[in-house]
Amino acid sequence: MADNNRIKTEELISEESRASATPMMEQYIEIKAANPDLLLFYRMGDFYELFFDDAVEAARALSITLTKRGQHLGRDIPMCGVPVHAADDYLQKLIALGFRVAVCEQTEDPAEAKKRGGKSVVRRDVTRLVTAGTLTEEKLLAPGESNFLMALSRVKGEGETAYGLAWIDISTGVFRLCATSENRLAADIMRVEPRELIVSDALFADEKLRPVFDLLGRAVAPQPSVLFDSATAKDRLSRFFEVATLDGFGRFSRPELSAAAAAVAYVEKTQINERPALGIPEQDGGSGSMFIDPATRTNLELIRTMNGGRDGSLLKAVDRTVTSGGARLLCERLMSPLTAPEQVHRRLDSVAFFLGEVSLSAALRDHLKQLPDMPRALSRLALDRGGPRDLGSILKGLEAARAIADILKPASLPEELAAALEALAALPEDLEAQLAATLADELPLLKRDGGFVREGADERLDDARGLRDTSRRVIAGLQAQYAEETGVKALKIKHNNMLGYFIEVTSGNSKALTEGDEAKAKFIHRQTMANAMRFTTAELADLESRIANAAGEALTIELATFETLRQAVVASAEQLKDGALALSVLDVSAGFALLAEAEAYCRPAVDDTTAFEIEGGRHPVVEQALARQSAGPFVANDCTLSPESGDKGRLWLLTGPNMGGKSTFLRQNALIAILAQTGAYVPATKAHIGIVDRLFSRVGASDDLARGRSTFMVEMVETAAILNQAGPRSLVILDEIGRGTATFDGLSIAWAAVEHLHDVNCCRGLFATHFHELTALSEKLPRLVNATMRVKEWKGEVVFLHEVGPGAADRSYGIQVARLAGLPSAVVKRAKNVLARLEDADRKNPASSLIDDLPLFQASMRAPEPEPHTSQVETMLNDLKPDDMTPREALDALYALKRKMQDDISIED
Ligand SMILES: Nc1ncnc2c1ncn2[C@@H]1O[C@H](COP(=O)(O)OP(=O)(O)OP(=O)(O)O)[C@@H](O)[C@H]1O
Repeated sequence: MADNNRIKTEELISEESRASATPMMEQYIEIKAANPDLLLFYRMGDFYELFFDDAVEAARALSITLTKRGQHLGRDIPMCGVPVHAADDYLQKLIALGFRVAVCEQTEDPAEAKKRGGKSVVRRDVTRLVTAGTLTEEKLLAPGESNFLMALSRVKGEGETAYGLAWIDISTGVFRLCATSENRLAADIMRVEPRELIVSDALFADEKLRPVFDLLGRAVAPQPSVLFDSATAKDRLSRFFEVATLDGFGRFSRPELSAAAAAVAYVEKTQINERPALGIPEQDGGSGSMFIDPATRTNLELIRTMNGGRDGSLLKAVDRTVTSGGARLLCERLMSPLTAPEQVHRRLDSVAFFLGEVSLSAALRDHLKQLPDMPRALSRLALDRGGPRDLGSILKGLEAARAIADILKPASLPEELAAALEALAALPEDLEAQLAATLADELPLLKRDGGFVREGADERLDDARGLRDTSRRVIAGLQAQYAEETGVKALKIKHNNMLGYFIEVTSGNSKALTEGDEAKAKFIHRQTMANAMRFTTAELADLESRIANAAGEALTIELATFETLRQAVVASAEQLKDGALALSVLDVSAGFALLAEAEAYCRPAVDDTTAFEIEGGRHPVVEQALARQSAGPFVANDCTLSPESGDKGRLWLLTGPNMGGKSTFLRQNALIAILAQTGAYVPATKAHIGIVDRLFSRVGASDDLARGRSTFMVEMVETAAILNQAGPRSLVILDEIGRGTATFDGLSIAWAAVEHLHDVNCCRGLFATHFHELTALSEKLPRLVNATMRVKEWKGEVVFLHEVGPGAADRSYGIQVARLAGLPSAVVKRAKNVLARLEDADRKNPASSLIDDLPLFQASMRAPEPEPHTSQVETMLNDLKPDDMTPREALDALYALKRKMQDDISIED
């Protein structure tokens, strides 16, 4: 179908299009007009069908066949469809690709529609919107990952413009908000990693914020500005939480309220009539967590590597949790390390407790392993999307929680764990008893067919089931009886959905049932098949209706029981959520203890100073990778950036060969700071860390061609952000600044950056470089310390020791590394030759001599003074002796001078 001839959504929903639509098309257009930006899954029998542009886009995205179905406005209607039973898989794919889907169901029985007249269309309505940030289905969610919908709002006051963020995970009920500023915006958003970010249309159009939105790509969903109206925000929230005032929740700023109300409005919009069990909004002090800008987060591979996978990330290396809730909490904590020492201590005390209680910890983890994902089950139940297994999950969770509380009760617990125990003790015992008494041992996924209420739980249900089962047994008996009576041994009683129960005999045997008065009176013919005939009897029909009635009654009772249990669970939502969070806290703390024990981590001393003292530090990811590959031990290294006096920390200038371990060392110190402030033990023998309020890193090279930035440009943008923002409490990690450009340009930039970090930012920092000339700076900058990765040369081979020591490297061993990497030997040989010549030339005319003296280096940056210069015209003029010339000679000389002038001008041009 030609693209330009297709009916686009705007045309489809126009007046003209509606006027010429068939009744069904009219219904479709109306629903599409209400959801123009979403793909419309339009239910038709056992399929969700997509039409027009939706069909074209979905067919391409899902690699399914695009067909046509009739015409509209004289043009073909493109169509594709997915079967209802497999819809989740397709939805998953579409959501992952950034689509949003409106699911439109038939809301009445087709028979009802028929009653209204031959041409009546079955009523349909959108029952939910499926968007990346509002998922609840187990299949569509990753178990150990949160699934946040975030709203961003901006309120322009008289003075400064203020921003607010609110984020909700409807699959767990978590609801948080924080105030933020333009500078922190990207960092605060990426700390949460929302799956979907909603912003007002106006904000979305603001070019200043474009780079922030670009970070999230298709996850940004612009919404009508009314959703963000701060004047009605309080009312909307009060209505949602059914409270008269929000005062009990805390004090929120206007932008926070506006974002929170928008998030709630969007949730209501996507869930249509169902109200999710959201927790009350909690302030999440953005300013109370370490500021880590998005580039640093990516560079340090905190929760995923540059390739997007979990393997190789910090999270993967330190995750010893055994529950989905624990994994989510760990991820959240790593993304937002704390900046208040007392809060860090609280968490560290929990880890210390489990380290000292090995058998208690093992018993706890055994119980935790059995724990289902309670918050997600709860959320599905609250949205009336849950099944019997979700009720079962709540029951199992309650049982595990009680067993865990019993283990913890006798112990003398630190503050955080004592609070967790309190939350477990507050879990509703009566709900547990009610669920245990009612639910069967084996539970079906869907409530639809019943079979989930245990025997003995409800007398009426047992009676109905008894009747149903007895009737089934009677039918089995009837088969034998009829076979006997008719003498047809092969007579069978079967069941199908069309006929219900029926008697079947082969055509050859049919006479026994059709001939003779008695037989004729008893066996009523129903159907003739190719090789068989089917009959029924009054007795069979009666039994069948008794079975149907009993089964119907049993199902009604079961569904009512389900609803009662569901209501009971939802009524206890708050306690259940608190209990689930408490279990996650236990899981994370016990996991950290296990990690510390297994990997020999130590408890860091964290305080309000600007100290940074690591003894025997290791890189958590590289260390485990080396161990897995049995590739020798990781070499531990110290790092001291503590100030000698005052607040200004030290800067290390790290030189060393390629492959020497510079990047590893830089990153490991940043990761140790993050782990410490997350409240975990750290891979070191000793660590003292004064709170790092902002962490910046510029490591590794990557380009961002999508945004039109070269590798060097990205490097400079990131460096600029660091030099503009780092303060005395910051930790800065810079790896090979300036390597992406010409040597002198790069060296100059690196030089100036070190000076700026030292004099202006005054932060603690590590600066790795191959510009060995920079080491001269330590003589001028008192807080700059030279350090180097040590290597040994042995029989012309370079041996990397991976040890950091004081001093400066004399060379980079780049050619040796290139040879190890398998560069052709001819190239290596030639490179050695070239290097020798370059070094020789440098000795004779050393570029570094410019740098030996700092003021000289600066002078070298100035343009050279112009040489005194005498032009040829001037020389000619000087040579002229007018007194000795005839008038003719004077005139010739004048012409000659003019000519010379002309020549000089054209040469200079
Ligand atoms: N402390 C260490 N102990 C053992 N092995 C290490 C250590 N540090 C680094 N390595 C190993 O050396 C490899 C190279 O380290 P790294 O990338 O940090 O070097 P580099 O000096 O930054 O190199 P380049 O200058 O080429 O970027 C790592 O992949 C790791 O396997």
